[in-house]
Formats: sequence, structure tokens, C-alpha cells
Amino acid sequence: MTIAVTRSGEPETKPTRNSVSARPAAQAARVPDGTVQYLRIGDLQLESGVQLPDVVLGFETWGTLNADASNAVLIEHALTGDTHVTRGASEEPGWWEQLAGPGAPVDTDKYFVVSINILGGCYGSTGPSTPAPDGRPWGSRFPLVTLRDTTSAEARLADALGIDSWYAVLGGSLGGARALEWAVTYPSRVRRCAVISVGASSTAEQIAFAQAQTLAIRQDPNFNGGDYYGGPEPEAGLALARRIAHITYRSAAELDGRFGRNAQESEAPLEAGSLAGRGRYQVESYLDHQGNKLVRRFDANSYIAITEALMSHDVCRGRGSLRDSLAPATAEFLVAAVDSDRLYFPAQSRALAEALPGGPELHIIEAPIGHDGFLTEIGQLSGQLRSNFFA
Ligand SMILES: CC(=O)SCCNC(=O)CCNC(=O)[C@H](O)C(C)(C)COP(=O)(O)OP(=O)(O)OC[C@H]1O[C@@H](n2cnc3c(N)ncnc32)[C@H](O)[C@@H]1OP(=O)(O)O
Ligand SMILES: N[C@@H](CCO)C(=O)O
Repeated sequence: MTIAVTRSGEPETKPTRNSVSARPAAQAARVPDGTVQYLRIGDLQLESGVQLPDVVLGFETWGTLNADASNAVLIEHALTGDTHVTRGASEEPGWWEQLAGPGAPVDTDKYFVVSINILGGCYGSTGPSTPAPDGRPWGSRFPLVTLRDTTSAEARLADALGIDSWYAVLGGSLGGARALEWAVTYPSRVRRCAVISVGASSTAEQIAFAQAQTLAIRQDPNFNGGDYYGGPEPEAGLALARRIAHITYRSAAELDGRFGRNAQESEAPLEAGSLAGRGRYQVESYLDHQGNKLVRRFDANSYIAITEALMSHDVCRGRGSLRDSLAPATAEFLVAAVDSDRLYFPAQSRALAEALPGGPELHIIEAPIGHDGFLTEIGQLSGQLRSNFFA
């Protein structure tokens, strides 16, 4: 295995993996904090039976692994997140900036923090937009990857870094599902596990919202079955997928309180019976903005691949009842949910907590925003993590 290092994050452009220079794994800690690195983990046998060749994972690290490798913390990103959890060599802020960093609850002066781009993603790991063995992008040929596939890939990265067991694995939403899968698949490798804003499996409703998103992309005339690289991209479809998703990430009260029925400033007032050329409601303009913003930084095929990986989330698959499936996990768990989340309901997190060994209490993040509260209400989450895992 080799570790290869190139650039730091590029927030507003679609990321690509640059050519790399090899380094031995032992030198990984010398790479500047918060810089994307690449690990070649070899061929990966997927749950589907397909073998994915020559897999690469993109990742970032902060801090220093201690002599007995006991201080490593894995932070798993959510659906459209990346490896840039917090700033490092560059001052580019990260998505859990106040939660990880020097002096933060996950104190990078004390812990060695690792964040890995999910397999199938577009922030450094092998995915549909990266070259297949024939040199062309995988595109339509990229296979279904499940969360268990992504976890087994990440275990190889942990091996390469010399991490036998994580001090803690943390994540919200898809990141929480990834963390849970780690704790159940590799009980001896996870000593603490925070599962935030996600339940034990994707529900029918969550799969339904996800299907509407993947179809929005697939039905874009530019999708071309997934083989659109080098030509026009399915931007309208991806933007529509993001709009659908973003509505589920925010509560009705948040959207109402923020936008109400207001017309977007500077646009023509709404007129009944004159829909052509009418101005937009503020909330329409907001969703347009969210959709267009994602299009600038994300690959549509990766969006489908990761969404389908999240659809596959089912900690019970092939393991029996929920209690039986969770029983092997030996980690200390923290389960948290946002009270206003209308996508991953707190009741689903409560059911997970009750079924986990030891039955940890459910921590509630009180926030009107909805699901995205796990990204925006860092104060409450920090308090819960500090008093449980990082005192
Ligand atoms: C490389 C990278 O950047 S990857 C970043 C990693 N990303 C992730 O981890 C994904 C998770 N992050 C997210 O989902 C989001 O960033 C969150 C949840 C943390 C915050 O959500 P945001 O969208 O930033 O916040 P919010 O809902 O307040 O939206 C603010 C944006 O809406 C815009 N907006 C607000 N009202 C309107 C309106 N009426 N019309 C148009 N746009 C509007 C604001 O101008 C602002 O634009 P900007 O983000 O371009 O500055
Ligand atoms: N808004 C976040 C949360 C999804 O759960 C994201 O885009 O990753």
C-alpha cells in the first residue's frame, strides 16, 4: 500500500484526484494537517460479489498518532460532505469546525483525527468520476457500493495508518450510519461511537425521498445513463435532487419563519394567473441557490452512488433482529437526534438507543432547523460529546 499526498480542499470547484507521489504509510502523520491525502488499498470485494479494482481512498488527518495508537478519532462525513472537518495547514474552514480543532471537544492537540471520503464519493476516493482500469471514468459502470463496503475499505486505511482500534468514531446522518456500521462490523476496533441524527436502518420514507432524488438525476436529458463525462452534465437533475433533499433537511417552521410567503427581493411581484415570467417566492430562490451551489461542487453520479449506499443502510441485514445485530458491539455509545428532524425522526434514534447494548440514553439537540441541526447546533453537540467521550 502507498500513501500519496497532493492538494488541500477546493471548496467551490468540483474536485478531481491529481497525480500523486507515493509515501510510506508511516509518514502519514508528517503531512500537513487538513490536507487531502490518498491511500491505494487494492481490490475490494463488494457485498454484491463484484470486485472493485485498485481502490483509492481520500482522507485528511489532524494531530499526531501517539506511540500506542490509542488516540485516533474517526469523523465520518454526511451525504455531500468531504474530508475537511476543520481547518489545518490552510485556513479553509471545515464543516465541523467548532467540534474538532485545537482546544475543541475533539482536541487535535490531543487526538489524531482522521476523516475519510466515502467510497463512491467525489472528494478523493474512488467513485464514478475516477478512472476505471481502462482509463475512462467509471460512469455507468460504477457498481453499487453499500455502507458495509465503505466500512471494509476504511478498515484497510486504519490498518495502513497503524490504528488497531479507534478511541472514537463519530458521525451525523450518513456519517452516523457509517459510524454505527463500524461499531457493529468491527466491535474490537471501536471503543466509543457517536451515532447522530440517524437510525438503525433507512426507512421506507427515507428510501422514497432518496429515490425521487436519484430519479431527478437519471431523468435529466444530459445523464446519458451515467456516461456524461466530457459532455454536458446533468446539472438540472442534480440541482433538483438537492432541492428535494434540502427541503427534508429543514423543518417546516424554519422555512416558514425564514421565508414565509415573501416574494424574492428585486423580482417581479407574484401575480395570480400570470405564472410565465413571474417572480419567485423567497423560498424558491433559496432552493434554487442550494441546488446550484451543489452543482458547482459535486458529481451527479457520486450523488447517486452515495444516496444508494445510504439506502442500503440496514444494520440488521443478514444479522437477525435489531438487538441480535447490535449485541456484538462493545463500544460505549452516544446517540443523539435533533428534535425537529423530519427526515431522521428522534423516535428512530430512540429505538436504536434502546436496542444497543447498555441502552444508552438518547441525547436531544434542541433546534428548530430540522435535520441539518447536527451541522449547525455545534454548541449542544459539543457539550454532549465533551461530557460523554472527551472530558
Ligand atoms: C468543499 C465544500 O464546501 S464541502 C462542504 C462540506 N459540506 C458539507 O459537509 C455538507 C454539509 N453542509 C451543509 O449542508 C450546509 O453547508 C450547512 C447545513 C452546514 C449550512 O447550510 P447553508 O446552506 O450554508 O446555510 P443556509 O441554509 O443558511 O443557506 C445560506 C445560503 O443561502 C443563501 N440564501 C438565503 N436566502 C436566500 C434567498 N432568498 N435566495 C437565494 N439564496 C438565499 C445565502 O445567501 C447563503 O448562500 P451561501 O451559502 O452561498 O453563502
Ligand atoms: N446537508 C447535509 C446533511 C445531509 O444529511 C449534507 O448535505 O451532507
